[in-house]
Amino acid sequence: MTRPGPHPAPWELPKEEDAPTETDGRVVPFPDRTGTRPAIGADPAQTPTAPAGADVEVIDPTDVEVLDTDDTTQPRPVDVLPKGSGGDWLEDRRTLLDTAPALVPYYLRSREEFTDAARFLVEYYARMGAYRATRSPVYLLKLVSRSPRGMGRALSHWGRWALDIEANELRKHAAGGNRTSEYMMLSRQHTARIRARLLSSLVVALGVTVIGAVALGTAPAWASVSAIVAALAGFGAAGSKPDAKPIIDRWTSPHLQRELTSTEVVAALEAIGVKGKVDFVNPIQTDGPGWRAEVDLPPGYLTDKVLEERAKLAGAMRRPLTTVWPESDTEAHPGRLVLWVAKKDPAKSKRRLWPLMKHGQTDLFADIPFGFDPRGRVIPLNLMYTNLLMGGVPGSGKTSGVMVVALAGALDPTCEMWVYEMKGSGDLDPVQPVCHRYVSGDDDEHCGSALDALRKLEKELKRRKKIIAGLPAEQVPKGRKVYPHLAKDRKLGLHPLLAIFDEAHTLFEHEEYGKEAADIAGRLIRKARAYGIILVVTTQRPDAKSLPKTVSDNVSTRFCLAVTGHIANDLVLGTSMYRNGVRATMFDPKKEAGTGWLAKSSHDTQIVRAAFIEQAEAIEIAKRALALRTAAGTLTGEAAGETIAAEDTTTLLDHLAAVWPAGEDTMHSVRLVQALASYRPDTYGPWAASDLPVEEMSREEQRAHETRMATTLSNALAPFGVNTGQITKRGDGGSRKGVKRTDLEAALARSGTAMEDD
Ligand SMILES: Nc1ncnc2c1ncn2[C@@H]1O[C@H](COP(=O)(O)OP(=O)(O)OP(=O)(O)O)[C@@H](O)[C@H]1O
Repeated sequence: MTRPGPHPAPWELPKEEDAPTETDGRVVPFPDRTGTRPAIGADPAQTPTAPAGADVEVIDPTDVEVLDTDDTTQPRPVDVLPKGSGGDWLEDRRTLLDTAPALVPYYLRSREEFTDAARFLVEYYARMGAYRATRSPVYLLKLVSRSPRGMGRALSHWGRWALDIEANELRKHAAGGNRTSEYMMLSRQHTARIRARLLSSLVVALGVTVIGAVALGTAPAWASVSAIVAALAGFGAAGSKPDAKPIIDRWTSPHLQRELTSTEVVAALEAIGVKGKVDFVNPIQTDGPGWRAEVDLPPGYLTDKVLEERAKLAGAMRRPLTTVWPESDTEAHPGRLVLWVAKKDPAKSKRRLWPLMKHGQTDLFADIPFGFDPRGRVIPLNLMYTNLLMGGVPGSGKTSGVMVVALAGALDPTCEMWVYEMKGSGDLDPVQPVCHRYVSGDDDEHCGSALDALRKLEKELKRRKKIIAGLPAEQVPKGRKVYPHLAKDRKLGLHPLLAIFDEAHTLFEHEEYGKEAADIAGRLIRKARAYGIILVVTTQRPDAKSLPKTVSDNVSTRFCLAVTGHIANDLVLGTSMYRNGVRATMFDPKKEAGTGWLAKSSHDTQIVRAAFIEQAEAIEIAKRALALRTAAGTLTGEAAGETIAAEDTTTLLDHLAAVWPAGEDTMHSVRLVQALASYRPDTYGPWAASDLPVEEMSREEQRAHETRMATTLSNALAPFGVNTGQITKRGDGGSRKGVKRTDLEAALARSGTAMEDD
């Protein structure tokens, strides 16, 4: 499992600060009071878990820090981190430091992160303040309604004090014990006390009444009313019962998840059948907007089991599926599980916008923003020197994934766009205005156009190869491929060419065109990426018939959305990926549309949700792309109003058949070359060309010229399996090299074209 590294790109970079490996969450020391770990491997039945679906009071996310404080029945210390293996003191410290938590909390490591957090806090308290303020009249009414009880309580307290009730017990005690002198002293004290207290109460009451009456008579009405309400509210506060409902509403959110604890992890693993002792590699930490638990599964279990049972795991944890993300850390070992659990359900959170939604352009030689990982970080993709295969069941989000790629290509004004949307839904129509070629449809004619495009791409590949092969070595410093400086040189025509075949199974399954299309696509996948031709193929039917093996075996970048089985999984992601735990069967296409495994190589895989761009937004982005291209003067093909002619796939055999005189069984080569030169002068004119006009040639020169023409034809026909030989034609030059009609017909039949009847 790999995590995104730094990628220079013109758009907003992914937040490195969130990188989980840097242990971005604060490690929370395990409880000192026991110095113990939770009951690892304990009977889950004895380990309490929070009630299902419990509403959780909203708390400030920045406060979420203290984790895993469960008591345990079978204590085992884990906050003692595992020692290095070799007993080398220095090496052990190095290893430890490599995985040490970052010194500075994640929200202080980036200015942007800090501003985000600060902005959030201001918004949060402003919002909460406004919420309370709008409800304050209700709170006041509730308080006032409790004031009679408060007044009663105050009176009762006053009465007990004024009448010295608390001394009654003492006096009773003294009377009961026949302690006469003590009783008399207490009685005197009691009488004096009552008199003093009643007198002071009278003075205070008189004072309050006079001041109150004067204030009410002189103060403005609002002040008088406020004072009365405040006094009533005060009595109301005094009159609240300890178990009464709180005056202030509690705002609850079902989307905020409770903290992850090791007890919960162990119990959930047990519930899906992972039985035995689970070892926590590190204490559970906060990691970006979630918690991260790293565990070694009990001996005999691989992480595959947990990945495959993700839904069950989420069920056992009583958490939404979209918050539970198990991954295997194969860099450690196949039994090391990294479980990341989101604090908020991403399915219910606001959509994360594609960084280029509002502004910016791309450079296909650098990264483009493709989507977001479960932690919400932007995941980049570099399209240059690669090709891309996307697969998934219908509705899993292929079109939205391919839209991101298409718009990223469109926003690079140097990129030539060929788009074949073969579902015929018009989903990619927004990019049509910038496309050199654009076809949308699934009929024969659309498949024919797509095949034609593949032929042209192969021709373009040959052209590019030839140009790059002819460049001096210093122009291609790291091997013969396209470099940005070559792409910029318009004369060379080596700019990026993005060719998208969406729902390509329509073409590959086509009875007439499918085989050739698959062959060419296979060759392009193998050879074209170094030359700036980026092929993108998507399919909703990743099976042997719909996805050519040459494509699935050789494609370099893969994005596999939800699929139903291991065969489809491995066809899209590559051989053995399913076995290695990279399983797109774990995704629910409905709840997690757009989410898939992105494999940049067999060792570089991660879960990504492609950025979702609505059609209206795509149209706006494409308008920006069109403006960029207009300014750069790079609009070509259909975007520039040109008509694209279909690739000529006829051969010399077809041309010979076209010029063959009716009724002739044989023809001299010289005659055929002359006929070809006048039929297609651009192609065959040079075959019949000579330095001198034929009339000015000597007899020998004429013969030599005719021999050259005949030899040229013989050489050109040889690859078709047509041999030329001596042909005698009376009255037409006698015996000379020529072609038999039957040989031509046989060759045409072999190539699948019949010669027209006389
Ligand atoms: N990245 C995403 N984020 C959020 N929702 C998405 C995403 N991708 C797709 N969806 C949702 O899933 C629906 C289906 O997506 P989409 O049309 O891209 O699937 P598809 O695989 O191309 O389907 P089909 O094979 O039928 O063409 C979309 O309408 C959208 O609501």
